[in-house]
Amino acid sequence: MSESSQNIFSKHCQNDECSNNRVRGRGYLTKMIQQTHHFGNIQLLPSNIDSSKKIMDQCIYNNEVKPIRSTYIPPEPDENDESIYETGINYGINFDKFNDIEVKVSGKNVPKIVESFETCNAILMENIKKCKFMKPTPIQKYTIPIILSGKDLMAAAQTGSGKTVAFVLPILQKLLMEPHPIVKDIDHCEPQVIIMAPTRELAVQIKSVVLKLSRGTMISSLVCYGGTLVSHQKNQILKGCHILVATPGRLNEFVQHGLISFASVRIFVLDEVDRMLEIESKSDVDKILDHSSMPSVMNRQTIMVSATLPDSIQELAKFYLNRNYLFLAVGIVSSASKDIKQNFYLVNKFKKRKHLINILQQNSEGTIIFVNTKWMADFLATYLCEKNIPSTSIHGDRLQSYREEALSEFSNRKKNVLVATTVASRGLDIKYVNHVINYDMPQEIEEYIHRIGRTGRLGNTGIATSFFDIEHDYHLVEPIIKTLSSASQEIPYWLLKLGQEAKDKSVDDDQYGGTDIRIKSNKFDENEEW
Ligand SMILES: Nc1ncnc2c1ncn2[C@@H]1O[C@H](COP(=O)(O)OP(=O)(O)OP(=O)(O)O)[C@@H](O)[C@H]1O
Repeated sequence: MSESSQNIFSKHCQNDECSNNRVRGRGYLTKMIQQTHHFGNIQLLPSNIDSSKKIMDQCIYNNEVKPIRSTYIPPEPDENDESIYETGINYGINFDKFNDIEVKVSGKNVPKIVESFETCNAILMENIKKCKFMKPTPIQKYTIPIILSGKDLMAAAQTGSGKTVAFVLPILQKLLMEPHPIVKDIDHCEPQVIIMAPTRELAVQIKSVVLKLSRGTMISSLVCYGGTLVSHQKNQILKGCHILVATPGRLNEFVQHGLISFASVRIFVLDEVDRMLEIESKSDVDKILDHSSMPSVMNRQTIMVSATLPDSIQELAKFYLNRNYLFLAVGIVSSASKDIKQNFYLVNKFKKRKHLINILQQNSEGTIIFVNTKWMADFLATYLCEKNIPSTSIHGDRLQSYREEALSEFSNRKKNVLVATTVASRGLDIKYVNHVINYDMPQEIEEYIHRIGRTGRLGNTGIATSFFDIEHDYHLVEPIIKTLSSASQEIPYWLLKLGQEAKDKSVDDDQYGGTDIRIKSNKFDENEEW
């Protein structure tokens, strides 16, 4: 018998009588190994069964259990207007306060901002109305003319402030104003716009925004991402498209197989740029931007956006941009929205579960709980189900079909709670997220800002609760205090006290970004206009 871990998982799940039969974890897998005496293609000797957990870790470490090739074919998007336009968040009571946010732009020849969508193409205007967008958010007022002018852009604005529309809308407008026919070839596709996103779910979401806004136009778009049947996506790709939204792994795979050429690329977008340029993913981005078919930086327009832009990332990012790029900062960069009420509790790891149940028993609807391991995501979701709190989980080890199902069950309010790892921290725009709980604090403050930004979006209010374990999270004391004060939040006394202690190890004030690095280091041309 030779089975992959995913198969063992799936088989077990089908027999699972647990109310939450989609939630699987290491505990279940261990049980399964004990029952089948197999793990992957390894037969376990009876004497080994008791130490199956250890063996399982060893197998994963040795990479003996190969992930199975996915056979998942994502469902085609529903073609009727109602379902296409029902996604997206309605703006909340503080939407108009967006206009009070300070905006800084630096660079040469900054185009004049737009105050309305009126300059958009008539079909785009119709789609904007269907989306119920009354006026542009501050970032959109700036990005629409900047992107239309053809300039490269590095932009930062708070979570939930409409960054996706801020780059998608002017890109569509541009493609409609200066149409180029799709290059169709029987063996490869030549997209004109590439939008890269770090996670599969975010790529799918961006594609749905492109679809909403481009409906009725001649612009075609596709999404390609891992965890799905390669041959299915290959067939779609070969039909050709103007806009391709992709995650780095699958895009590189297709490029290596000659299925995608960048020869026709006019615009290249890196969403969540700081995540994309982290050590783990930078080489994937480099492979794409250094590909022989990719037009040079002078011959393409490059756009980068995120809510967080540390200086170190700006330093890296500028090498991918035309040297006269514009830098746009809406509000304090790398800061949390003031619409999120941020609570911190000093909780050690042994008390977290009890504390969590106390909170969820008061109200669990629309709660995302972030944890740091896939195992914990499954474990907590199962545990909460056992406590009659309908929950599901999303993390990188779940089959893509289950990941999408989990997200859909949570968005459709079939499950109150989504327990998630970092795969859900960035970009996801889900209605009715009332509460984000950091059961485990993340390693970095930027990750914290993205996680809590799943609530309190577009002028709506939200709550973020974080369990601070002094043993693991001490390094975050100062950044947390800074984040709380920049969002005008109350700082608990114990945190201030810890902050006092940590002051000696204080870091450079601006490491979280917010200023154009060229200003700090005087790296603009001397004759540059401001
Ligand atoms: N002009 C507008 N008027 C009303 N709603 C808008 C407007 N622009 C965008 N939205 C809505 O705002 C919500 C948040 O947008 P989006 O997901 O692009 O935010 P974001 O800034 O990219 O957030 P994150 O940093 O978390 O990725 C979406 O539901 C989108 O439909």
